[in-house]
Amino acid sequence: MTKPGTFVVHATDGNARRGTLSTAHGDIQTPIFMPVGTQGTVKSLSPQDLEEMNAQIILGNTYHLYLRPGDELVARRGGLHKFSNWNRPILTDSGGFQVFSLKGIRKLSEEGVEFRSYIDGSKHFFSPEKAIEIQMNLGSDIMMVLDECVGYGADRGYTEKSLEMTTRWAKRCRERYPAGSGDQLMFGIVQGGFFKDLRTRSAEQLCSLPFEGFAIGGLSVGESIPEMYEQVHHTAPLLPAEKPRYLMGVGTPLDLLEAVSAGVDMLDCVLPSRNARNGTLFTSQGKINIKKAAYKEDDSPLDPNCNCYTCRNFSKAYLRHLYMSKELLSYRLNTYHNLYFYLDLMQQVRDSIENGTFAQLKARYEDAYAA
Ligand SMILES: NCc1cc(CSc2ccccc2)c2nc(N)[nH]c(=O)c2c1
Ligand SMILES: [Zn+2]
Repeated sequence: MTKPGTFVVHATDGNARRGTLSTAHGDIQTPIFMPVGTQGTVKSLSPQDLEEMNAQIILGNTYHLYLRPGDELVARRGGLHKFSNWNRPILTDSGGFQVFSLKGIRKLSEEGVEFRSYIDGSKHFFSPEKAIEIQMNLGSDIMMVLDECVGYGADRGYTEKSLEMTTRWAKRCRERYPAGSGDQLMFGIVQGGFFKDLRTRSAEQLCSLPFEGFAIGGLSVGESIPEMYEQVHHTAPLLPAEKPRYLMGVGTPLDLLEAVSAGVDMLDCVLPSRNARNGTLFTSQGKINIKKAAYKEDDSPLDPNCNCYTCRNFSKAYLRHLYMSKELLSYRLNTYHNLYFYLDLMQQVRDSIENGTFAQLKARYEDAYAA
């Protein structure tokens, strides 16, 4: 088995990279989309479903798993892989973002973040060290440092102070689990809001630390698409070319393609599974909403170019009926298709970088998804 943390770039096409990241639970082919499995499960799908659609890695959530069922309970069951019977790589977020994005009282200090549980209102505290200890208990292959994701519209002064603290927290996280002390990897997270010089400073400070990879945080927080793209194109090239680059919480199919064109290797987003819940489905011809009356007697598959279980076995008419009837199967079949679409898109991206046709692939989807 290749040493966990090894990242090899096999081919490039412009700034897009085709790579392989080795982890203790197997290799990850990049660029890659990572389904979000907040509570140790990608909602409505089984590990078998995910393996069938070639999901190489899934995301878990420190905040949620710490509160329920508890990271120590999971550790006593052999860690999150054994507990959830997912034997491929897992990446976990540090929990800071969830504390800030979920409602409820929380207090931020140099020491860490105090918050109340969304389950029973009990008080809790995450220091950078605690956030890493939880991820060590979960046994995730890639741990994220504790960071502050400042909200959209934060002023320069606040953003500057926040990124300095995020860097100090990153150092504490790395010291809690030093590089090479085990098979778990650790990624730093670049912040700096929408100030290019602060993004540059955050990247410089973090990249001097021995992380196995680097994430771009603090985007997709309410800004316009052009603003997000501008910060991605500014920040990605600042990160070490020989390490994986992860853009957190982004985005639509076009966002994935734009980020890859900027040199990003890894992405995650709740969109495919969240949209499945409201009937918004991604297809090779653009987005469709299955609840539209037009599909009431449409016997055609969701996407004639999709080879997934949903598209091979059910008509739009039936999928619309399930959605209108609020059947559980609706959520499952819609999620299956949306995630399959995202994963298949990234397989096409990997192939296109290998044969130098990434720009053409990107243009094709931009036409299909134009407004
Ligand atoms: N708005 C995008 C976003 C999303 C996430 C969550 S990504 C995620 C979610 C669930 C499981 C694993 C990773 C973030 N996480 C951190 N730590 N910092 C950010 O700036 C940030 C920004
Ligand atoms: Zn499909």
